[in-house]
Amino acid sequence: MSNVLNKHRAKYLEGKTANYIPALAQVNPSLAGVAIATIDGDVVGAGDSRVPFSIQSVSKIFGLVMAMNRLGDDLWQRVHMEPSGQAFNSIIQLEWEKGIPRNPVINAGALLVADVLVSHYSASKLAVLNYVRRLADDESVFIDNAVFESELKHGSRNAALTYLMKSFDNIEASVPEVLDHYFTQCAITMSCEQLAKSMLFLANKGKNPCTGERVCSKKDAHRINAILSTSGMYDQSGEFAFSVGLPAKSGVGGAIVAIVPNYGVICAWSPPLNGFGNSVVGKHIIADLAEELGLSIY
Ligand SMILES: NC(=O)CC[C@H](N)C(=O)O
Repeated sequence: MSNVLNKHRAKYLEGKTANYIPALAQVNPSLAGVAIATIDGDVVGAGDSRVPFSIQSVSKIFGLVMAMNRLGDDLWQRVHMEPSGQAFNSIIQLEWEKGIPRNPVINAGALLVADVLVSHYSASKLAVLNYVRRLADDESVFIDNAVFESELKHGSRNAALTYLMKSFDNIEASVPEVLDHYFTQCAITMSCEQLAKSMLFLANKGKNPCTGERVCSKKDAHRINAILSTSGMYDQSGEFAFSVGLPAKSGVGGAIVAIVPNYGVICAWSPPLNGFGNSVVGKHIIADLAEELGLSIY
């Protein structure tokens, strides 16, 4: 794994850290890590695989599982499961489609999911943090308050998306409450090793392989992996399926998590992003590992 990391590490110079969230622009761009967790309990890492970073949109998966478990199939009346063909924070489609987001992993969809959580949990922020800590089996997972504040201050676009959905009666709670939950969830801070481990249930038909606990149904694990395959890398999801062939989710903190069904999870991290908002180095690392190990699901 270190050889793959070292081969691509210098390519961070080709990307740019997410400067629309000022706190993320301050992260050292040359950091890079990778970890693989397998369903039989091994976790191996290379590079900065234990350095915590802001997981950003990777958190949309945790929120989604919680909302699916709470709302069941009714969730899919309020958010769909098609690729958007637009940038992750695009607003243009949302009005044409009457306030129903294309899928739960673009910002509009994740804000809708945040509304479900705010409306169904008395302390939704604490609930999501505890949920992630349990999945990672690690109490050291935390919320980075500086990232939260930074995003709240520069969150006009996410506010606009939420108000637009509210105008179509697709948001139940107050918009500030939804944003507060969403930005908190995005500011969850974890390392590659913790993140890979916490997503193992998706590689194991919905069951946490370390504890045997059922995190979601087998059907819902299938559905989440399907959404990640078609939309998890935003408007680069087609190319990612074409060249890598794994369900995956990226975040603007520079993480990419790829699910390898019945095997494990790969998490790569390097902050500089390409024009789609996906980590440049992370994508190269996952592509090489998937090829070397023959992991494509297609
Ligand atoms: N792709 C991402 O990681 C986006 C999440 C980020 N918090 C935002 O709302 O813009």
